[in-house]
Amino acid sequence: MEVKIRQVVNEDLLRERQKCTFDKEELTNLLDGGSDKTQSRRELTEFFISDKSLKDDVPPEYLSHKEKYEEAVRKSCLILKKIKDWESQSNNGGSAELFQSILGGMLGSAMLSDGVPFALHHVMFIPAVLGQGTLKQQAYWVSRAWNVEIMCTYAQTELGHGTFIRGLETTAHYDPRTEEFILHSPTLTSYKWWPGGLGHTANYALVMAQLYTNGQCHGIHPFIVQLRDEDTHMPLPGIKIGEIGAKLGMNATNNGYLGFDHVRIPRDHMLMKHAQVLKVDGTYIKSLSDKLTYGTMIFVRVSLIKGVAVSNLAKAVTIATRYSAVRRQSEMKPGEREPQIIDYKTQQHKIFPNLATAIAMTITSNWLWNVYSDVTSQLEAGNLDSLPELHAMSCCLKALCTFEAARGIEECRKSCGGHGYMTCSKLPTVYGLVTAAETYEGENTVLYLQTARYLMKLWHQVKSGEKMPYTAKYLESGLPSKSIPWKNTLTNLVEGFNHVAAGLIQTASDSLDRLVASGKSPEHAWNESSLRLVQCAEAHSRAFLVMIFSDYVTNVKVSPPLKTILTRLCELFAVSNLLRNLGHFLMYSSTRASDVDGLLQWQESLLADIRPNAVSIVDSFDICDEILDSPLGSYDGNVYERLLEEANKSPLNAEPVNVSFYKYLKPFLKSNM
Ligand SMILES: Cc1cc2nc3c(=O)[nH]c(=O)nc-3n(C[C@H](O)[C@H](O)[C@H](O)COP(=O)(O)OP(=O)(O)OC[C@H]3O[C@@H](n4cnc5c(N)ncnc54)[C@H](O)[C@@H]3O)c2cc1C
Repeated sequence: MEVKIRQVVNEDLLRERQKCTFDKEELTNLLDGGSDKTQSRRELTEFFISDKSLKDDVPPEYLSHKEKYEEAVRKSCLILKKIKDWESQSNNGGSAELFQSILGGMLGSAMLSDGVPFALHHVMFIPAVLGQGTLKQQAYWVSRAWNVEIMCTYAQTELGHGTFIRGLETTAHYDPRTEEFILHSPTLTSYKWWPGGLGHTANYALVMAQLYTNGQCHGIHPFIVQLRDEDTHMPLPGIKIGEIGAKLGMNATNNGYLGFDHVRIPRDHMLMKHAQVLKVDGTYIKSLSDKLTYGTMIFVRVSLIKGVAVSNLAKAVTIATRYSAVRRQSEMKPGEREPQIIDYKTQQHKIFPNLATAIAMTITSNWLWNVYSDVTSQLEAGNLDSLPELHAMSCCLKALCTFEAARGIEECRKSCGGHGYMTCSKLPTVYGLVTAAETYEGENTVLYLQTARYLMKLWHQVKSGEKMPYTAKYLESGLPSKSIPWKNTLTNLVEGFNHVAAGLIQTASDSLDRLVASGKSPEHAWNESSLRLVQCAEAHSRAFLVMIFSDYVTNVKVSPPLKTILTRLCELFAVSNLLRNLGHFLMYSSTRASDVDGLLQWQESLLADIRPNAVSIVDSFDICDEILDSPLGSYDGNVYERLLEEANKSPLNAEPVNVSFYKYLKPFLKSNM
């Protein structure tokens, strides 16, 4: 059946937009960081999405694995070329942020919905060389990479080890006679496994390997290794390379495997900004601090909170909110018109807290980005004081934001009923992109445990009267008194989250002390206490999100209607988080069982407050149809026409009778079994 998409906007969506009480453009500008940023984002988006050659003739889900990759390479080349064109236009300077926003953000995932095979080149390789290479190495490698004369990836994880970096087995032995390193994979488990673009795309890799000089191992160091001939792209001698195969999502990223058979590389291919190997005799000069290499890891975590967690959750919430305004189902009261599903309280509870989370995470990621920039300048000046705090925050916030985004997207998918399960809704693809980030760049549990180690140290310091850093100031106020009555206010919520975090930190610390006192080694006590340690790190990051969001809505200079909306969203974010973690609040904050009904009523009234503006809030995310690319979430709300149009793109619908009928079904049906 042929479908015609109506040019008119769905009546229910129109009515929703008429109810808006605030200036949508004001919220868009605020989320972008200023009207100039909104304008340049829109110009950049238009520049890319208006290009017909970047559109899909056939939806990617109907392509084979090989075709998906080939199409992704075609488009990636076009995109990089267009980025250069954009840079060369007047007033459009080139920057790492530009590549980040296009390749790692919403725009990139609109053009390449199942991952970008070139992403690691810009997102990992260039930052790593800038962070760990000497000036001479930076000048050579970054300029070659920036001009895309070479295509690079970042190869750290191995078949046998991901989290435990010290356990990596690839070796790099220095040979002073030839002034070369010899890269080797001594075991099957030492094969590199996972790096994006490694399979068939990159011709160079930054390889993390155990450095040996004069028979002594000095631990993991970075080496630039050529993998393929620059002209023929054939793997070089001694390089065993391929793709790892199909995955839950991100099937165009060309994740690969790599083994070395005594591959020789020049001495100056080891990045030597921090540690060095001297030419003549292979003397090893240690880095002044191990922490100096943290910069790249932190940069990537900070950028993926915004580029992956926030942007994909915002997409999912936009789809679910618009669809819920258009969709009518069941009867609230017999005989009445079927209501819009957005009027069901349970539906509001599935979607609106995620709407608030998307905004909380945007504000937090902006804060983290600013701190990252400050700390990087301090590092350049040799000051490492703020690094532990930034490292701890980047770990737990990356873990919490990717977790919350994946959980929220799955909730949004379910809120769209059966249609949310359609690939064309884009909710499954968006989920695939985000849940991957729960594992890569530091597996989330492991990251929480890193933050917990920092928190245990702070807990000991605060007990001996030391001042706390900004993100843990709350530890100075101690634990709450249960005799203080709970009040339903934002200030009280912020305090409550701090009390829960402090209580869980204390419980984890007490558990460690108790186990060590009972004769356990500190390491085993750590493992025994690790459920509590993860909980305290998660609570610390949740408390931080609530505090940052609350500070923001208190101080931000916006019109009164927008201020009201932001305040309600902040309250909903905090209250819904509280109710999901109620046990901890009853244990560690001044909340009592008798307060719970009041909290539930507060949540119900916040959902009602947000309801009239829900569609307008997601409109303010300003995600155009081309980027959203979902029949359920389009701006005009013509959901059913678009769904049928998408169904007609299935290759099975290209012919009225499929060949399998003649080959199998007809003989089977006629066989009189
Ligand atoms: C989509 C995707 C893309 C990737 N891209 C790259 C890339 O470009 N380059 C690259 O080098 N790597 C890449 N990786 C690999 C990624 O970095 C690792 O998968 C990740 O670091 C986790 O390591 P692992 O797979 O070895 O898991 P493991 O470390 O084996 O974890 C398995 C389980 O063990 C638990 N665990 C492990 N250690 C501890 C501990 N100390 N305490 C408590 N629990 C523990 C974890 O919590 C987890 O539940 C990618 C992975 C994915 C999924």
